Formats: sequence, C-alpha cells, structure tokens
Amino acid sequence: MTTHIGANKGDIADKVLLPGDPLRAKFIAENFLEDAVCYNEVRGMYGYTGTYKGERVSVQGTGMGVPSISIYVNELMDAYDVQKLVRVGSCGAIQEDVNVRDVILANTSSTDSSMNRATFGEVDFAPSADFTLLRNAYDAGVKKNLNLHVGNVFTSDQFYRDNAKEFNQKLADYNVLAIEMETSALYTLAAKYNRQALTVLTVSDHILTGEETTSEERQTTFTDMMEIALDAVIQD
Ligand SMILES: O=P(O)(O)O[C@H]1O[C@H](CO)[C@@H](O)[C@H]1O
Ligand SMILES: O=c1cc[nH]c(=O)[nH]1
Repeated sequence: MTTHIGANKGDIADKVLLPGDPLRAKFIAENFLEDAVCYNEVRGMYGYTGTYKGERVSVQGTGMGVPSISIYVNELMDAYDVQKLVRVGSCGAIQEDVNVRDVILANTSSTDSSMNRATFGEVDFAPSADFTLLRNAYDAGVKKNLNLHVGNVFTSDQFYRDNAKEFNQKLADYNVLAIEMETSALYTLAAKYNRQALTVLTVSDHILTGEETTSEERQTTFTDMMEIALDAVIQD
C-alpha cells in the first residue's frame, strides 16, 4: 500500500497505461483487458490489472495536471517497481494540420510546470519519450492507418489561461502540436527512475477552430489510442 494506491506489491503489472480520467481506466479495463481486477479505488482513482494478448498489463488513472500524475507515477515506480508507462490522454491541438480525433505521439514535452525548475534551477531539462515505446506505438499506428503525428507537446499548468490566444500562437509558431497537462512530469520521472515512458494523445478539441468532443467521447471512444498504447507496451 502507498499513500494513494491501495494495492499490494504484485497486484500491479510492470507495464501500466495511464489515463488522466479514472473512468477511462475503467473503460480500458472493461473493454481491452481479460480477467481485469480492480486494485485501487482510493480517491476514486481506479486502477485495474488484467491481461492483454496474454501479457499482464495494468491501467491506472492519474488525475489532471503535473502534481496529480507525479504522485501516481512516483508511487508506481518507487513502490510497485513499474517499468513501462504509457499515458493515454486527451489534448487540444494548435496546428492547422492536426485534426480532432487524430493521434499524437509526444517525442518530447515543453512545460510551464515549476517541477523541473525546482530540481534543475537555471538548466532547462528536456523531458523525452522512450524511443522503443515510441517506435512500437508508431508502427502500431501506421498498421491501423491512423492520422498520426509525432512531435513536441506542451504540458500546461493551466487549462484556463488569461493570455491564451497569444500564448498558444507562440507555441504554434515553434511547432508545438498540442496542449495537455501531464507529459513533462511523466518523462522526467521516467528519466529519474530509469524507466520507459511514452505519451499517446487523442486530439479532443481544436484550440484554433473551437471544434470539440463530448466528455463521454473522451472517456470511452478514443479506442485507437488505447490499442496502440497496449500494443506498444507489451512489445520489447
Ligand atoms: O484526458 P486526460 O488524460 O485527463 O488529459 C487531458 O485532459 C485534462 C484536461 O481536460 C488534462 O488532464 C489533460 O492533460
Ligand atoms: O489539457 C488540455 C486537454 C484538452 N484540451 C486542452 O485544451 N487542454
């Protein structure tokens, strides 16, 4: 047991999918895992372990934002010895050629989170994806004929930002593909613990055009992302 996860060591697989939304964790467990068992309900942040194509896999909700995902990822890596972690999240696109429901693989993440400044001071640490997981997910996405993008995403500390238009335009000018709220922390912690991590995102809304999906769709229908994340995490 840890402060936020009510599981015994061994209840959690060494490969874990990480949706922000705990109900997306439940959906993945119910629709993709065989013999799924719920190991965590603390704070309603569901965690399940089952098998996918014969491999033991867990799925753990992380909540929203860097402080929340950092709690779960620290505990998963430190106390449960999790080795491979793939975030399956939603994001808002800021490029014209990235459309709602497209899938993004984050090879790196920029951020305004203070977490890395607290660790590195003046140095800008570059949080990066694990190459093997990235390659596996890319190959799985190509096989499924997805509209796939690989690039830099922005991990934001704010969902609602005062100077959003100007700020998002600056990010877009520097070729950032989309905005979400957790990846920089996941990649930084993976580097610290020497583990493998990747973020796979589905574009839930387009920040430039205003097009968006419903909360139900965000919870249950981003199945291409879920499948390529599962296929990536079970491969060597
Ligand atoms: O859909 P999830 O995984 O929660 O990801 C995105 O959605 C939330 C904001 O609505 C933030 O957590 C953001 O990163
Ligand atoms: O963090 C997020 C997620 C989806 N859409 C956004 O605009 N931001």
